[in-house]
Amino acid sequence: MQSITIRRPDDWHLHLRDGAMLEGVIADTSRTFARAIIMPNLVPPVVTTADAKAYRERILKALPDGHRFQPLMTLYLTEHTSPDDVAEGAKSGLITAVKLYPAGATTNSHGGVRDMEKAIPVLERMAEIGLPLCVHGEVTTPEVDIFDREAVFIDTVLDPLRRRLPELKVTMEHVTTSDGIDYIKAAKSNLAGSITTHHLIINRNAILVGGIRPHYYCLPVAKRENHRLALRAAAVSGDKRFFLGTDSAPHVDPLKECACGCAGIYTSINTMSCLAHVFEEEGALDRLEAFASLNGPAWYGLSPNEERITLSKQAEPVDFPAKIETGAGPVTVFDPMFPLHWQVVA
Ligand SMILES: NC(=O)N[C@@H](CC(=O)O)C(=O)O
Ligand SMILES: [Zn+2]
Ligand SMILES: [Zn+2]
Repeated sequence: MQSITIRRPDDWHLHLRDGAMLEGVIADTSRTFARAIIMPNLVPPVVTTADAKAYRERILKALPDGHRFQPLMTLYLTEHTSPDDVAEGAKSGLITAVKLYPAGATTNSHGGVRDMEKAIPVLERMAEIGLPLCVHGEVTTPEVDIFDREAVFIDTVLDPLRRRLPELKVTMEHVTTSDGIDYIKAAKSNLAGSITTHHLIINRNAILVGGIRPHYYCLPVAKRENHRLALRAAAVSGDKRFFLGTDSAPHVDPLKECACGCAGIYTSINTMSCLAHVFEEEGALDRLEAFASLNGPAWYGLSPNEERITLSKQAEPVDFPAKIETGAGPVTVFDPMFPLHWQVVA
């Protein structure tokens, strides 16, 4: 039996939701991951340090007994966000990053930023104090094709912003294109990217071929195969600027399986099994630790976890549930469409 031991991983982009959903999903993360950056797109969103403090307490309360897990909180940037509140949240250690959602770009983003100009005072303060900005990097202009939204965002929003505020640390979240990968690689400093588990595995065919498959729909939407290959190459390269952000985003099945289904894929439960499979396929199992456990903390200025996890490869496929039951309803689990043989065993 083959096995590898790595430092305990962290998830640098996670949706835990709230209430019954939070209670239903948190163990799938806290069982394996030591820390996660918690996305603030609740309804209503987490916009102030006080909101983040209260949300953090709800997360810790939902944590199963015996699980050691640290939620790293973010604030949802609006055109009215107070620079002082952000700075205080950062200083107290409660806030790890601020999240930019262009208005209308994704789930619960209608309160996001329409006019970047209005966000500049906050962003200037963040640059001053070294607080990272996490971006959902897609434009929402109706004229732009949904498959081009990330590339156009880089040219029309991200690059101008980084030229204006070169000291601002930016995480390009859930990179889905070779354009994104190239842009990050070309940057001299202050830019990194998170990559999801599912974008290493699916391309857009998964959503559209043989019938429409809502459980493969997320935002940014999966792109062509050449983009998936670019993401894979970056993830397994060991390059410190790329790290895991699962973007595990649970929605109950009735909200996925309908005429206007929500965007989001639930991968918390089988992410490490999927990643071990991908890294083995790429002949890069020795770099899984960099991607899942080392590069993220280095970027966020934190120490890597001291604890270790072991993954082992077994002959029989590992059984993951097709869906999990939560108090909010059933949530379908990401199906990588190949059998998984790797499993976290300790
Ligand atoms: N990724 C998704 O498809 N959905 C996320 C939002 C996001 O990260 O864009 C969600 O909150 O459901
Ligand atoms: Zn997003
Ligand atoms: Zn997300």
